[in-house]
Amino acid sequence: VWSGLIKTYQQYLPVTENTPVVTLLEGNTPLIPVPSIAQLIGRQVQVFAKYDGLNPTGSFKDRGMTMAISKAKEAGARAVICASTGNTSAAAAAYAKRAGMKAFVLIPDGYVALGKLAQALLYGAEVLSIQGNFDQALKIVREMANSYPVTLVNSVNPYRLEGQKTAAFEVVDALGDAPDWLCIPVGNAGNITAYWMGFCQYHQSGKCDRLPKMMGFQAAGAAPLITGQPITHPDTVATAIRIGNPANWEKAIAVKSASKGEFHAVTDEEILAAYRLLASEEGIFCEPASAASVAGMLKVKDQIPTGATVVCVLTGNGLKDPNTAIDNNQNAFKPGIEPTLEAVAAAMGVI
Ligand SMILES: Cc1ncc(COP(=O)(O)O)c(/C=C/C(=O)C(=O)O)c1O
Repeated sequence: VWSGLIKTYQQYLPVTENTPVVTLLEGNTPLIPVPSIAQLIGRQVQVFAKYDGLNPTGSFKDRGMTMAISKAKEAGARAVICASTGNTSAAAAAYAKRAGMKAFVLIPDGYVALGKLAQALLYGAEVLSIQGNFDQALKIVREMANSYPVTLVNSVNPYRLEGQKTAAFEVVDALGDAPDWLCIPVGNAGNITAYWMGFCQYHQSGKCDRLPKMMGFQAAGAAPLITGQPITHPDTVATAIRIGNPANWEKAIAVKSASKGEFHAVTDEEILAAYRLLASEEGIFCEPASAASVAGMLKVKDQIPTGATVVCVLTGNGLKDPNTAIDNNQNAFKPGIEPTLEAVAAAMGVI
């Protein structure tokens, strides 16, 4: 029976028998083969989606929060704080409240997907929406944590990365080795850093023979790792990665060089095309930012070695952002049909 990440991987985590385990049985998410997408590449390339949208609060952030909140509780914290584009705040709120702590979350006015806002509110966080973007919110909460009795749980908190590296363990446990390529969306660059940590630790422990090439993808309107400069006004439909100045910038660069990986930008159109493809061809509904991993893989597909195994990380559940799903896919919707067999049959067209 699955007992959550800390209990499952404790030998690889900075925990002791004195660490209280705050868990929602996160992790153990499916590595789903995506054959229709693999066919777009051909050359016997195998593609799998690591569908982390099936975590308890619907994103990979739960992996980091089970560790960050458990360690905060061990340290006697009474309150946590984070800046968020939405998923961090949802996960921080859920785990903090489960641990009996207060949760303060700072989010950018008007750019947080509906589902994430619903979560933060219902989980009982103090939701503070600022007239600014994620980068400004992160700057404030980092200063706040230095001068107030609140523990910062953004990915500058090392326990977040320790928790998130478990996804790499699960990929190796499922495949029997590391993949040739790991394709991942990049915003604040905590997750790409964490995956690399996990692959390296498993490799050192003899659990895998190879290390993947780490392929990070940013939205073209929010791609500081590609332009080389912070973006003052990042903008993309993928609001989860609408980040202009990643806190883990140096770490991400180190991962790129150590893994002989690459960073590429993908346009909103490419992201939305991959977003639709995953749902309509493979039955996997992820949120827009997550689809950047597939959009990016397809953009550079000619570079994928013949016969390679590729894993694309789908970081969040599509239900998080119903507005984007509906706004961009009206064509499938036939409203106002008369409630008769004939009218419905006519609307169905050719079966
Ligand atoms: C669905 C989804 N996909 C990808 C990312 C990028 O991961 P990082 O590169 O580790 O930042 C995020 C990040 C979200 C936040 O940063 C937040 O919630 O504040 C996300 O929610």
